[in-house]
Amino acid sequence: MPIVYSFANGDALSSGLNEFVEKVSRDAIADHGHLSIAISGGSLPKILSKELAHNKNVEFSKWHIFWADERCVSHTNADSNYLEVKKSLLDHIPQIPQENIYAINEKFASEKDAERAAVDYEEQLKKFFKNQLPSFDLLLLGMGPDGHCCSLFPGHPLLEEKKRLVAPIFDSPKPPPERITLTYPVVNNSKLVVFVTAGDGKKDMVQQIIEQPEMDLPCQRVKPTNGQVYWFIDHAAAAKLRKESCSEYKL
Ligand SMILES: O=C1O[C@H](COP(=O)(O)O)[C@@H](O)[C@H](O)[C@H]1O
Repeated sequence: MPIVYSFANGDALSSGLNEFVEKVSRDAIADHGHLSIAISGGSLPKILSKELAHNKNVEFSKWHIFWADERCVSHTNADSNYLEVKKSLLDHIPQIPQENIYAINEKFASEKDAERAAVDYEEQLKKFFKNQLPSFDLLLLGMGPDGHCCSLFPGHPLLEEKKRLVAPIFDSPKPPPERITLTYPVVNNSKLVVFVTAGDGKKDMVQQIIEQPEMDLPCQRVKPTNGQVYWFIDHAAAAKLRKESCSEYKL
C-alpha cells in the first residue's frame, strides 16, 4: 500500500521532500557509499529543488543522477527534462561530479532517434548497475493529469514491456511524441519510489489512483517488488482523498 503524505502548501511539500531525500541519501551512502537516483521532468524538479538545492547536509558528491524519462530534444530545448533538472537543481550543486550525471545522448535526442537514444541509455544503466537489473535507491516520479508516470501512458503497449530496461516511445500523447522511458521492470525494482504532485488540477486523478486501485492506471502499476511507494502531495491535490487515505508525516 502506498503511504500518502499531504502537506499544507507547496512550501511545506518542498520542505518535507527535502528532509526525506536528505535521509534517504544519508542511509544509502552509509549503506553502500553512494545514492542512485532517477528523476522525472514536468513539475517535479521545481518542487524538489526549492530547498534541496541549498541543503548543505547532503553529500551530493556521492550522488549518481539518472532520468526516469526524457524527451527527444536537445539539452537546451525548453522541453528537455535534463534542462529542467539542470536549471533548478544541478546548476546550484557544483559538488555533483559531471560524470555522475547520466543524461540522454544529446545527438540521438536532437535527431529524434528515440530507438538509439533508448539503447544508449540502457547501456548507461547496465554499465552503472554492472549488468544487474537496475535497482535505484530512489525514484522520484511525477504524475500526469491522465495518470501517467515516466513516459508510460494509459493504454499504451509500452505498459507491457518486459525485456527492455529503457524503451523508446514515438507516439506520446503528450508532446513531444518521441521520448525514452524507464520500463516497469526497472521502476518496480527500485528500493523506494516517491510520487510528487501538487495543485487542484491533480486532485481527481490522485483520488482515483489512491482510492480506486481497480482502474489499472500507469501510476497504479508502480509496485516495487522489494520497495515502498510514497506520495508527497499538497492539500490541493489531496482535496478529494478520504482522511484515512493519508498518513501523518514522519521521517
Ligand atoms: O511529460 C511528462 O509529464 C510527467 C508529469 O508532468 P507534470 O508537469 O504533470 O508534473 C512527468 O513526470 C514526466 O517526467 C514528463 O516527461
